[in-house]
Amino acid sequence: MSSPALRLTNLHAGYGDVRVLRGVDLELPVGAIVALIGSNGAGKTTLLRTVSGLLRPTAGTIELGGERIDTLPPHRVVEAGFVQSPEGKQLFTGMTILENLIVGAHTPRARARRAETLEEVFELFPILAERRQSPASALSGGQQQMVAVGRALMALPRVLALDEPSLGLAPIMVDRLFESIARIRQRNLSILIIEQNVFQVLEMADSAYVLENGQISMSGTGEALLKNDHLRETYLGL
Ligand SMILES: Nc1ncnc2c1ncn2[C@@H]1O[C@H](COP(=O)(O)OP(=O)(O)OP(=O)(O)O)[C@@H](O)[C@H]1O
Repeated sequence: MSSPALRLTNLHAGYGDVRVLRGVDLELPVGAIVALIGSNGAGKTTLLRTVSGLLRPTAGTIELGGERIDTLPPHRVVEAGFVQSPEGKQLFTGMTILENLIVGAHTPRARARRAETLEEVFELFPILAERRQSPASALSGGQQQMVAVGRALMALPRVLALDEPSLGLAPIMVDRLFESIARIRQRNLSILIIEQNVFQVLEMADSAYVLENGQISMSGTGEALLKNDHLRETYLGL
């Protein structure tokens, strides 16, 4: 059987004496969308920082396509194919859309395919092609989020990680963004998505994990989790 796109096994990480992740197991199959949900402070961003190589695990392993990446520095993790679109977008607002996208293609592998990938990003988000020479600061929040996702795609991810992409967006933009994410998936990428928009993300994702106090408390298909009483009460207020 082929290896999953991403596998975390008994992952522990934290900040100094503060233990945040305490034995996380998670599997992202190739071509799947997996959601990670959990309340503020549960450790979701810490998990992404650890996989990205910004934070060293204190125990456990991280495998990307079957290869260990848990000792690699951040730029090597990107080269290996784990690329994150960070929470809050973090665009260069004084630069144009085109310049922001090009920043994403910084590894040798991505640079070599830059023109083709740019066309693919423009196909996915036509508004970005139209406005390629506009400064990123002139865009709406939803369009800026498209630039952030596009920039991550420019790095040619095997696993694309999205940290709260719908944060601060109007509901109509959230719908459009989720449609785009579903389309990205058709390109055979694997996607790990952190979301506060629990209902919508569970409808889109193939499966989901719930992180509570640094541990996975539940996992399953979106459909199964949507029927779970604890999840409905805690995260959907039902
Ligand atoms: N640099 C840091 N130093 C010390 N503690 C930190 C640091 N960053 C985060 N923490 C702590 O780690 C815990 C998990 O934070 P994390 O940001 O991973 O949670 P989260 O689930 O992503 O929450 P949110 O939805 O608010 O982003 C919190 O208790 C937080 O206070």
